[in-house]
Amino acid sequence: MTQARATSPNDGIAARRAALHLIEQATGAQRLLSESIAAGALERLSPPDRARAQRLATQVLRQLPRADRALKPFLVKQPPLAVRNALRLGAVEIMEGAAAHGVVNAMVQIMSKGKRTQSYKGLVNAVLRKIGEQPGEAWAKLPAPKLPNWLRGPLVEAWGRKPVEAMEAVQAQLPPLDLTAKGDAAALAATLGGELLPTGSVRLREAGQVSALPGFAAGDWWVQDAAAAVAARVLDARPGERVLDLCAAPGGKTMQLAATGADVTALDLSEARLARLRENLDRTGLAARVVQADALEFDETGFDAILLDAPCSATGTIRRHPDLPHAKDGSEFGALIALQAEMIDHALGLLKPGGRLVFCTCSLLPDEGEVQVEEALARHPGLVNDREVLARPGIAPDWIGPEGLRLRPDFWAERGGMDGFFIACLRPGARDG
Ligand SMILES: C[S@@+](CC[C@H](N)C(=O)[O-])C[C@H]1O[C@@H](n2cnc3c(N)ncnc32)[C@H](O)[C@@H]1O
Repeated sequence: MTQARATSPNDGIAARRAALHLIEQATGAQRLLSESIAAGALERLSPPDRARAQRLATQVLRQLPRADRALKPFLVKQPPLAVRNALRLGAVEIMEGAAAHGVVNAMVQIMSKGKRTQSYKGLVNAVLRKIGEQPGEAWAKLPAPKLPNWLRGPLVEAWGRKPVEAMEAVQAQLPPLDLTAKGDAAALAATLGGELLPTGSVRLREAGQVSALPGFAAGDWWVQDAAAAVAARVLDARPGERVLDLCAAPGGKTMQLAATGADVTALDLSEARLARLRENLDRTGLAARVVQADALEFDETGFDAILLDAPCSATGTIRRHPDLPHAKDGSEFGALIALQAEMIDHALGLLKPGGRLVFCTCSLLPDEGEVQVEEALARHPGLVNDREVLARPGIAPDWIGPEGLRLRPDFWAERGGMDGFFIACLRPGARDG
């Protein structure tokens, strides 16, 4: 295999065991990694092991169909899920360059400690050794993992087969790290050796530990996907304007809005997520009024501008959260779509006359983007869909459709892609304002 990294036989047992737990929760109990981690799955690990466990689990879930393809020739019948996941983890590590003997020893040791798995340690040993004998290019030759049918079907219907294949190719890669600068983005790119993207974000291909990067502790920047950063730029808040960030936590967009000098109110339902927003504001030295409330019950009016980054399927973020297609099946999306429409209607009523609402979702499903705008325009006579404000620096004209700005993972593929997002700017007519 390519470039073996040094591992000692007992290296990484705790991290691998925790990674297997996360993978089992996602593939067997339909739990997102974030849910398992919030429930304490990594609590007993050291910080480096925690990071390693999360990285391993994420990479296995990203490459799961590829791992299954690589393993298939060596399995006469499928072993139980816990063993299958151990084989997947071992195969991904080996195929991506870890020293095979270290991985095999670790996985055999883990199998031998479990009642359900100890009788499979011989199988795991034999299969992973065979994986280790594969030529270096075998992994790269396996096709990019396909999205599951429940999601692939609607996406092919919306965007076509070729674009969906292009999205899958981007989703198979490790995503870059995108940063938003509090101040001068070009200077930040120069300091960190990153790429200044045309939309103003800074992209790092290999970042390592985020908190160790220059400027993190000083709050000079925050992590935010390039596509996610576009929505607040479209809102174009001005110093002194009263701006409401209606679904704000953990605060990436709140910080962008606060950095403009606007008078920002950041609202969210989740106290736990607001705690992260407060930490982010503290670190960056930016100011916003923080409100814990249900957006639908918040009745303060007279805002110049509102950003509604509504809760959604998050299907645009799969390259960063590859657990999603394994843990979800689309059954919750109907309720989210209904909530988004209610939130749009409520937000329009909080604007002052002449105000603007930017609605966005990190979804690839038109029902959570284009269709929401179409239906809002039908519900609110006089509502104007302002597409001119979408033509921002770095935005290709053909990304702007009749309903709004559509960003997709396959855009900028040669640069490392971007998250999927939909963004529109709505201006109420006299009856809504
Ligand atoms: C897409 S996330 C927001 C991300 C955030 N704008 C950022 O840039 O960091 C959606 C947020 O909506 C919040 N949320 C869900 N239902 C809500 C409700 N009824 N009222 C207010 N916030 C809600 C969630 O807690 C979550 O933080």
